Amino acid sequence: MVNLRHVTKRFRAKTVVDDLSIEIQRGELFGLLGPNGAGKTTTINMIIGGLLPDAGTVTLQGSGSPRDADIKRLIGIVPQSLALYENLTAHENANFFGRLYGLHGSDLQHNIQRVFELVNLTDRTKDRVNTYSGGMKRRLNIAIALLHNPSLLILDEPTVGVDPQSRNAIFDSLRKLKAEGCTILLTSHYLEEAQQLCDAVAILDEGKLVAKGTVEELIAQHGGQSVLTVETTKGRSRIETDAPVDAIVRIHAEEQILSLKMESPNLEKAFLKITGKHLRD
Ligand SMILES: Nc1ncnc2c1ncn2[C@@H]1O[C@H](COP(=O)(O)OP(=O)(O)OP(=O)(O)O)[C@@H](O)[C@H]1O
Repeated sequence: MVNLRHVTKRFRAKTVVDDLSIEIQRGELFGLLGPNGAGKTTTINMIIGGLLPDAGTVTLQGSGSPRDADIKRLIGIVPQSLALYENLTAHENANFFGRLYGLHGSDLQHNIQRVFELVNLTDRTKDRVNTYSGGMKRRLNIAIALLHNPSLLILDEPTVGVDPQSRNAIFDSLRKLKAEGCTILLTSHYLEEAQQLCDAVAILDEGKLVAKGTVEELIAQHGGQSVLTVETTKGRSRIETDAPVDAIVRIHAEEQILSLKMESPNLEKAFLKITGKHLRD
């Protein structure tokens, strides 16, 4: 669905995206991960045709260019900054933006109803946006990006500044969309979220691709071992193992377990192993 081959972008002397090659399959939920300044937004801007690469190619739907009108119509974009009219109701916003997409009449009203249901805002459509929480505004922004029924949805840091309830609602919406066959690309610097949500990820650091693959592959290859912290009548111990259940059974046979904590291999650990630093560094 999306193909980047050896893409490089420079701003003056600074290389912000450096020889990046990634492929996003149709129907996949793909995470572009990395710390602030890694080049995620710049990459997205090249995928949607807002910026041209200095080198390399970006193609969508086979050989389509992001600058083609037919290709643009396939994409829904949820930018980091919210684009909403605060003094209008959610429904009025959807009407306005829907018309910008060329939708009218019953088609528009049908789509508005569908997207509000998808983001779980149906009961608040008559309220002005300035009465919404940050998380609800983000959900409304997602709804608006979906009005024209895009087959590729791109979201830039969709859960930044969002309350846990809206965050879960956003996750549910994205999972529903994926089940309907929509391809989804999101950027994030929350590895735990990406692990829960994404099929595959690419990790960028200072413009360079440092890892890519399915979440399972990256965790299996780089996520380390499970860490058990066990307290028994004989004392406390920390065990690193690939077979935590076997270890627990063994200890249980010999000693009385008073408390047990298990940390499984995860994307956070994989990132640390690959880059040598925590994501927020
Ligand atoms: N128009 C521009 N002109 C000059 N430098 C820019 C421009 N846009 C981005 N940059 C720089 O490019 C680098 C990558 O920025 P980008 O926004 O792509 O990163 P990011 O991974 O999306 O980070 P964030 O999560 O903070 O948005 C940063 O150092 C940024 O300052």
